[in-house]
Amino acid sequence: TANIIKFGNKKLDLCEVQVMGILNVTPDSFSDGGNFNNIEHAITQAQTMINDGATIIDVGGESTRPGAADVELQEELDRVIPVIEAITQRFETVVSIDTSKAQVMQAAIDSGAGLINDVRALQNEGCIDVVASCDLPVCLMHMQGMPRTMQTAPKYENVTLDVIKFFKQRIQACEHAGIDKSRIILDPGYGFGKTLEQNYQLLAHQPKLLQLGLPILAGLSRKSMIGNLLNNSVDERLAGSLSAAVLAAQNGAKILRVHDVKETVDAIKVFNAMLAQINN
Ligand SMILES: Nc1nc2[nH]c(S[C@@H](C(=O)O)c3ccccc3)nc2c(=O)[nH]1
Repeated sequence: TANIIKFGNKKLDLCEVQVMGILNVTPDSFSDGGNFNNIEHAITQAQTMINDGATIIDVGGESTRPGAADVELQEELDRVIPVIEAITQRFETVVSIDTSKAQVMQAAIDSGAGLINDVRALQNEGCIDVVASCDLPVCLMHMQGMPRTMQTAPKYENVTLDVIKFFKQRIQACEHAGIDKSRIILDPGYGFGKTLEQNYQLLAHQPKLLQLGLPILAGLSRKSMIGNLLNNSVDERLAGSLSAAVLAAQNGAKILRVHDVKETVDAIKVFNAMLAQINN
């Protein structure tokens, strides 16, 4: 059955697994956001991922420099906004903004973004208001602690139940702010404050999240939960990432956030062929 979600002026049917391509505009991949060849590079990457079957492009400029917020904020804006504008002007695809800053969310919305993707689940100052004042869908991701400290000693009663409890709190906060539940997508946040075992517990029990009645987005691509098993580097994790993508789809994920779009689209086609026969 169809499950059509509006992403701004575009629609996607979440009864089919959608592949979200990762477009990194961080300093290591670009010298700085604004200048010409970075935009061209980003457009070329986006074009390739769209040709390969991505229906969402996730633009993230997470700041790598700890330090004064205004430097971080302006730096993030300078990196992501020109890229979002360039992509929304050229392509029909949904563009999501991967940020935890309210001002970056607002600027991205004004530049045509169709999805807000917040690894901090709208907990930062002003974020819930920005999302409440637009009609876009929002992905709420679970993270324990802060990126700099989250892997020190992750602690859970039961990671899956704790993540569900977190989602219930965030959904309630969103509804109180006037964000309708139908706009919310949930993401367990693989690798964000979880040990290797806790990541695989979460993947194994991911179907339990479905009891919340909302679509699941999963980001496992090239993460250390794969690398630590295979003891290999980021550019050798394709097979592990494809296995993880299919498992996440099997366990209920409807959006997969990946680096390797073409390969993941093919792997999901095999998954969909099996799924099509589940009742025969
Ligand atoms: N919704 C959603 N958004 C996300 N943004 C990211 S950034 C992460 C990465 O490995 O890509 C990362 C972490 C640390 C440094 C670089 C990149 N991961 C997710 C995810 O799992 N879900």
